[in-house]
Amino acid sequence: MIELKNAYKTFTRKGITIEALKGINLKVEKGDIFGVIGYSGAGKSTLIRLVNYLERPTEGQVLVDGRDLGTYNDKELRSAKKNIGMIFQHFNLLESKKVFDNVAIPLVLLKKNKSEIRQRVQELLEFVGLSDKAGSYPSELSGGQKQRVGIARALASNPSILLCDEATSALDPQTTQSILQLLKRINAEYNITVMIITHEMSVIQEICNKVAVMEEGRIIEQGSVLEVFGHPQHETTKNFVKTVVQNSMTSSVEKSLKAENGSLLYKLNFVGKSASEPILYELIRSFDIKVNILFANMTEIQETTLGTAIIQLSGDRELVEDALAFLTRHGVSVEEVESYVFDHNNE
Ligand SMILES: Nc1ncnc2c1ncn2[C@@H]1O[C@H](COP(=O)(O)OP(=O)(O)OP(=O)(O)O)[C@@H](O)[C@H]1O
Repeated sequence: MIELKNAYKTFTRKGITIEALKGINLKVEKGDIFGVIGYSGAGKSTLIRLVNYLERPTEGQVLVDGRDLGTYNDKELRSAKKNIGMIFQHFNLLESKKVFDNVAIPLVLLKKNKSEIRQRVQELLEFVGLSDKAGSYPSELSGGQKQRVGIARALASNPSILLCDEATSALDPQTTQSILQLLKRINAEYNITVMIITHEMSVIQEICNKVAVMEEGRIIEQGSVLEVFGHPQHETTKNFVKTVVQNSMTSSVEKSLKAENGSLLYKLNFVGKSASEPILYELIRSFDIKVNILFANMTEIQETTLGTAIIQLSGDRELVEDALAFLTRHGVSVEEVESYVFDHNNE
C-alpha cells in the first residue's frame, strides 16, 4: 500500500548539505497501524512528508498502491492527496473559523454542495464525539477536542490513509489515551491505514501493529511490534523498549550477583501462550538443577502477553542444556546474559 524503496532525501541550505534520509526501505500494508519512532532529528517528519507528497525523494521511490508518485502528473497528484489525511501535533486549525467550518474545509475545496457538506460534517463530528461543538471556535476547545476536530477534518475526504505527525505529543496522558483509542477505531471501522510518527514508545505499544525505529536518517530496526518489543536488537531500540517494558534486573539484584560472577544467567522471552503456561514450574519440577528467578515481568502488547524473566541456572552442565532445550521446545526464546553481567560488574 505504501512502500519506500531506497529513498534518500538531501536538503541543501546555505551551502550545507543535510542528508535527512539515507536509503529508506519500508512497507506499510493495508490495514496496518504503522509506527515510526526515533529521537529528534532522526528524519521522521521528512519520511512522512515523502508519503504525503509534500517532499520528493532525492533518490529512490515512494509508491502508493503500487504506483511511483514520481510518475504522477499534477491532476493525479491532487486526486492522490485526497486519499491521504493528516493530523498534526499542534492541530493546525484555523482559529478564525468555527469547528464546523474547519471540518468542512476539504469538502469546500472539493466543491461539494452545501447539503452534502452539512451532512458529512455532522456525521464526522458525531464520530469524533463533538456534535455539540460545531458552533465553537478552536480557542474554546481543549487540546484533545482540537485534535478531534483535526481528525474529523482529515477524514472529511474519505481517505484510505491517515498520517499522524506527533499527534498526541502535546496532550496529557489521559487525553492521549482517548485520541489513540479513536485512531484505533478509525483503523478498525473505516479500514483506514494509519501511519504514526512519534518519539514515545507508549504510543507504539498502545496501538501499532508494526514499528520502524529511525536513527540518523536510517531505519535501524523494523518489524511487528511484538517482535521488536520482544527482541530489540539495536541499542537505541533497547532504550526505547526500556521506557515501556521493564526487562532487566533491578540494580540491587545485579549488585548481589557480583559474588557469583561467571554463573550462568539467561534472559527468557515468553510470547502469547507460552506466557500463560506454568513453564518455569515444570522446569523446576522436571530437572534436578537450581533455578533462581532474578527478575520477571509481564506486559500486554497487541492484546498478547509478553513475559520476560532472568533466571540463573546451576547444576550439571548436561542437565542445564536439557533444561534450556525444554524451554525452547515450549516456545520460550532463551538468550545467555552471563557476559552482560560480567561486563557490567567490571565497569
Ligand atoms: N526543509 C529542510 N531544510 C533543511 N534541513 C531540513 C529540512 N527538513 C528537515 N531538515 C533536516 O533533516 C533532518 C531530519 O529532520 P526531521 O524533521 O525529518 O527529523 P524528525 O525525526 O522529524 O525530528 P523532530 O522529532 O525533531 O521533528 C534534521 O537534521 C533537519 O534539520
